[in-house]
Amino acid sequence: PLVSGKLLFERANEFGFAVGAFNFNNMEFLKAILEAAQEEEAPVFLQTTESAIGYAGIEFLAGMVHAVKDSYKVPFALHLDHGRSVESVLLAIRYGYTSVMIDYSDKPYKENLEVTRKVVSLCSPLGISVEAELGRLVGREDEVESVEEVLVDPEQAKEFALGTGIDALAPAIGTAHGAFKFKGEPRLDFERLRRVKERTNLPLVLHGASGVYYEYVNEINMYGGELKGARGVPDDDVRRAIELGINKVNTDTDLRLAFISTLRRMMSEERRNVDPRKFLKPAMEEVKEVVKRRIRLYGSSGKA
Ligand SMILES: O=C(COP(=O)(O)O)NO
Ligand SMILES: [Ca+2]
Ligand code: NA
Ligand SMILES: [Zn+2]
Repeated sequence: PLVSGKLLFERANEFGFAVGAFNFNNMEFLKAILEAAQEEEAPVFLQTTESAIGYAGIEFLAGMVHAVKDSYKVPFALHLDHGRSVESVLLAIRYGYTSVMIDYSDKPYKENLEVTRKVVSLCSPLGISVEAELGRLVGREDEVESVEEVLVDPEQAKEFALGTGIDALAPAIGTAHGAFKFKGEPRLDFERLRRVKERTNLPLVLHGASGVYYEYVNEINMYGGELKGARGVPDDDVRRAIELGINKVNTDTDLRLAFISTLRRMMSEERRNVDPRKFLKPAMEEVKEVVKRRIRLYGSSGKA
């Protein structure tokens, strides 16, 4: 059923596992995520960015989730990923989101603190969880191009948590969104993560965590794509981050790679087919498989 994100954050923090937070912007991805969660008996966050809302319309995205709120036995939250304004959060509240992120991490600290505090005052009385971010991921953050990386300051994180009353914090520890995450070797600042957890004891969120699996990258390149130098976060680093206190892992790129690799292969093999379902069905199946793989990696199988 559809539940508050608070429930998912608190249980994951208590038992030391992470809940998968999977991005969707259409019916195919949404269905694949929910079926994977059901089969793994795992809680999940279903999340949409503002650009997903711009693409499909919030009434479609929220409407689909509310339509199936009692159709799956696993608990799931509907989460606004990278909300950039109070207006965006208010729209999500109006459409029955049960969790929001207010991402003011590109603004001066004081502004981030004040706007986040405001969002908490709007959401907490409604039982809606609030996630905020400290530090900056390098590369694209949904629509925002942030070029210089700023890692989270653990001392500031403690003050920020106390000063805002947030339910969860996304500390920037070296990851980046998309398929090209690291120039050199992948490296997360685990010591910094450990200190943020120690000082806040909050549920923590890992952004830019996709593994960018070689089998999908290779297949995309074989069937007309050009993903040169793509690389993600190794599974062992995700496990280590969860051991150190990550309780929600955002996963968008891995679903896209699974979908697109299957779509490209099907399109080039079935050259007489014009029924989109012949291509979308296997692509959905591949998304479901990668969601199950990530749910198992996060330790959330059987935790519904
Ligand atoms: O952080 C993410 C997704 O990250 P990836 O691109 O690594 O899937 N969404 O908020
Ligand atoms: Ca940010
Ligand atoms: Na988020
Ligand atoms: Zn993110």
